[in-house]
Amino acid sequence: MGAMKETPPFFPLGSAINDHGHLVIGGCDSMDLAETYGTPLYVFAEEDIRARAREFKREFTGRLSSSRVVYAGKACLNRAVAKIIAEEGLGLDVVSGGELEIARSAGFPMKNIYFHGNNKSDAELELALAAGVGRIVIDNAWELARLDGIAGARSCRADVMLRIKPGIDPHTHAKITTGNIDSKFGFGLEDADSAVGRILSSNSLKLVGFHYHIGSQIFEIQPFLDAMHTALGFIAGVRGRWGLIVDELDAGGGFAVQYLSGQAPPSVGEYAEAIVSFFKEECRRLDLTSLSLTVEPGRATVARAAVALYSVGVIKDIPGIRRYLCVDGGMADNIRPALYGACYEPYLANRMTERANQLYTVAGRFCESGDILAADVKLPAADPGDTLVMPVCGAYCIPMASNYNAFFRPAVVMVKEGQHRLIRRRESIEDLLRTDLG
Ligand SMILES: Cc1ncc(COP(=O)(O)O)c(C=O)c1O
Ligand SMILES: N[C@@H](CCCC[NH3+])C(=O)O
Repeated sequence: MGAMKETPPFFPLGSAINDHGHLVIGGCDSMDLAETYGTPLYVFAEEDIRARAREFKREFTGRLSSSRVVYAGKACLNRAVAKIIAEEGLGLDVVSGGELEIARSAGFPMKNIYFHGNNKSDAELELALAAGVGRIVIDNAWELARLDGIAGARSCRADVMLRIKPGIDPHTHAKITTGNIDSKFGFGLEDADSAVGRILSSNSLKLVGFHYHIGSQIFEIQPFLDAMHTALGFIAGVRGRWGLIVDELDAGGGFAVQYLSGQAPPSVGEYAEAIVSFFKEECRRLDLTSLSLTVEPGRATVARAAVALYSVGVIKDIPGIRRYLCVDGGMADNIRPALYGACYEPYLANRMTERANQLYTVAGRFCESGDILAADVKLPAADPGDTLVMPVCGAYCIPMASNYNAFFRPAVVMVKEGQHRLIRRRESIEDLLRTDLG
């Protein structure tokens, strides 16, 4: 076999193009994977997840040894991913009892779990306490009162953090902005201050820190610093008002990734350099030098690690207006274009070296006009039976997937060094009928 050609940088690490013009991921020919497992198929490269996890750890702990990297599992959580994250020594942010149980069944150390959520049920709070999660991140006063009661009844003492709203606009999509004052997530600063008093009077809760998360896919560094400035000022205020010095600031996630040619988000190292230097400087200024820093990258840990493979079916030309290329997946496995107007750059996985000179709108097979995966994109002249590949599909695709129109959620495989294994089987009609009681 001749030398492999390179793929664009937003394909999983180690991807290449072989002599047949096929995309190769983790040493596996994507055409063989599509044939073996069928399409739609999500293909994760283990090497990429590990490399990103290590990069985050190196860039943050290398600059501040007490910092922690906690992977936000909402981006993509299954037992295979949870095991990799545990092996790489990252913590895990879970947002439901379901995510907690997936992590637990993968043997994830419970003490490294941060339990988030803006409307946790009593059962979830019970579960978090019983499982012994490391941190419960309290979102609101009602939850605080309930957790206090539940922990009191169990005679345990839980390490908790309070989620605050720094009131910062991170200049990202409105639907993924979370630190603004009218966000449903977290306490306003005044309410957070009252909550501190409430926790200090509790025998069942120990306040170990504060948390904020300002949004996702944030290209600018300044909003991260502005939020940190507000949060550290608040933490210094808490020390003044309550005499309490907390251990930890959890600054959330939100680091942007490259989805398209021409996009250039900061590297993990650039984010880390700016954030850690600012953190150290501010902690010195405010005399908070014992404070540790936590970050919670979700998307940036796994987005690049996976591609979605689809089979091309109908190609529908509306002369002079639009040519649809319809694939066998769509909004039910990737809601992001429909929900956020997210843009992707598809390729033909079986014809990676051919010139992309034809304009298409890639449509899914779901019964919605808005089921468009990518509008007005260039591909080689395509035929039914070709395989379309969407890069950067490792985050917020499979976890947000549905059974709309009673289609089956796709299969997911993990590839590594020429080996492949199914980590989630394709659903079947039995799966759909199992919960339908007639
Ligand atoms: C509390 C919290 N932490 C971390 C994340 C991860 O965000 P991202 O995937 O943008 O890194 C989220 C999701 O937006 C979140 O809500
Ligand atoms: N689901 C969003 C990210 C938001 C994460 C949760 N707060 C996306 O796909 O961009």
